[in-house]
Amino acid sequence: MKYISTRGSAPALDFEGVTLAGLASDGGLYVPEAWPQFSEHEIAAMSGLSYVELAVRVMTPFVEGSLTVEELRDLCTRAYGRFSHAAVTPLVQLDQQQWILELFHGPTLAFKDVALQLLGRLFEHFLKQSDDHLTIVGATSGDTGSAAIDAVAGRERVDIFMLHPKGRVSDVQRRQMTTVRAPNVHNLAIEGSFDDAQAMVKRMFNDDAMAASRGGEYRISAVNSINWARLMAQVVYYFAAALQMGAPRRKVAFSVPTGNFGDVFAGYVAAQMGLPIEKLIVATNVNDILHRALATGDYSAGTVTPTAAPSMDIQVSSNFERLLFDLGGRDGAAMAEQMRGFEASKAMQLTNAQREGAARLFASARVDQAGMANAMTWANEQCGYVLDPHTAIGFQAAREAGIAASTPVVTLATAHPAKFPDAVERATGMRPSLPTRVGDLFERTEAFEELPGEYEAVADYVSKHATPSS
Ligand SMILES: Cc1ncc(COP(=O)(O)O)c(C=O)c1O
Ligand SMILES: N[C@@H](CCOP(=O)(O)O)C(=O)O
Repeated sequence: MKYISTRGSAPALDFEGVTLAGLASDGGLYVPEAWPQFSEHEIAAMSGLSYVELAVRVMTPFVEGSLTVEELRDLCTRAYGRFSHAAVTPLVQLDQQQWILELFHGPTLAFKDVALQLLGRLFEHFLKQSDDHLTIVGATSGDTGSAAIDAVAGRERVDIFMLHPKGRVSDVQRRQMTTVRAPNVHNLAIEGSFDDAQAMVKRMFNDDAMAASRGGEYRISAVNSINWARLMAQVVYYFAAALQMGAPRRKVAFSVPTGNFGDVFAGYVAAQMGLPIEKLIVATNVNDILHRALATGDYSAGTVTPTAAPSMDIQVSSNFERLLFDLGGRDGAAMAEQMRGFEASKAMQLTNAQREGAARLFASARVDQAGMANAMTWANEQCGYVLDPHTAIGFQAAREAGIAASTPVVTLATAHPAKFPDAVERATGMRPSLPTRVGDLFERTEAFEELPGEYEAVADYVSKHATPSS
């Protein structure tokens, strides 16, 4: 399997290459040269497989040439062995039509663990072969940070520098990052928003003084969903849920609380591979750039408004570029031009082909604070089920989407409610407690560095603490 950049001028790489590179050297994102396809018969044959065996079946075409099936199986067995539920991503039924796909049974209680437990092991596997050192630079609005730190803390050949927007993540989220004490973990609290942090991360990949790929000292890589391996691992749970709901004979709709467009893009990939998906509902909070883009074609970033669903407080959604590239006929030069325009003005219009292509599979909704609270209250009172604020946004969008009653709608539950106890208590009157495996979080000591929201300060910190590439 070869991967190409959405901006057309970076070299094509194999799976190992894109995993270690993170972002393409032309500033684009890597996508497979062609989508692997499964026939209806092949999808039917996946029914009843364990999560690990399903993961191996779905991901094998993407890793061909870089991992053997046995190596992939071993990595998946170890990654998903750390989940507290035997099904890894269990489904829960809330009413006749509405289902919840619980993605929060990993070590840090958010869907990020599904991909990052695997990615940490992929880094280790590939670095052992090349005997090199990796400098991971990531941005987090709360969940990627803790999941990535858990996945790489204490591992040899890797340093991780995780930027979070100071004061804009929940206390649980912050402590899950800052109480991990390992010499290779560096937490940086940055003035500004997640978008500011993400922009600094992307800039470092193109910094001649930093990135080894451009003559600098450090082999920089990504744990954010700009890294293809993140998305690949997330495709698996769409198959897992749809198979349980009767795929390939029956279509399923998914509602996805969305920020950086990674999780829902994994659903798009599943559909391209042959999984029968009725609709992908893109659910945003009031930071609604994706809803506006899908509803009107206007992709223009405003300022970020802090909300009770902080992980979705994002206005520049990295993975949207992957969708626009695919829908726009995979024209790298045209995509590079479109993104140059967006980077200069923070606004762009989707082309007709991009709008029409998106409308075939995607619907979207913007859910405000009242809608979110309403969903949390309804689920608690009617079903005795506690939703976290992000999942509540997805669930509210699912209920409003007008999907035919005969089609099941699965909302992705992206985080455990105990990560956001204040918001849950406000909506439901009950305060969810942390699962015992993270129970002493508030007794642990925190350590993090506070930096201004300036690229130079971050680059200086990284260059003083990272290990150069060999
Ligand atoms: C709990 C939670 N829900 C939803 C999202 C949005 O997912 P994505 O950025 O893949 O669209 C995030 C962050 O990414 C998150 O942490
Ligand atoms: N919501 C994320 C933001 C980063 O998104 P990613 O999926 O690209 O890593 C977070 O919680 O950090």
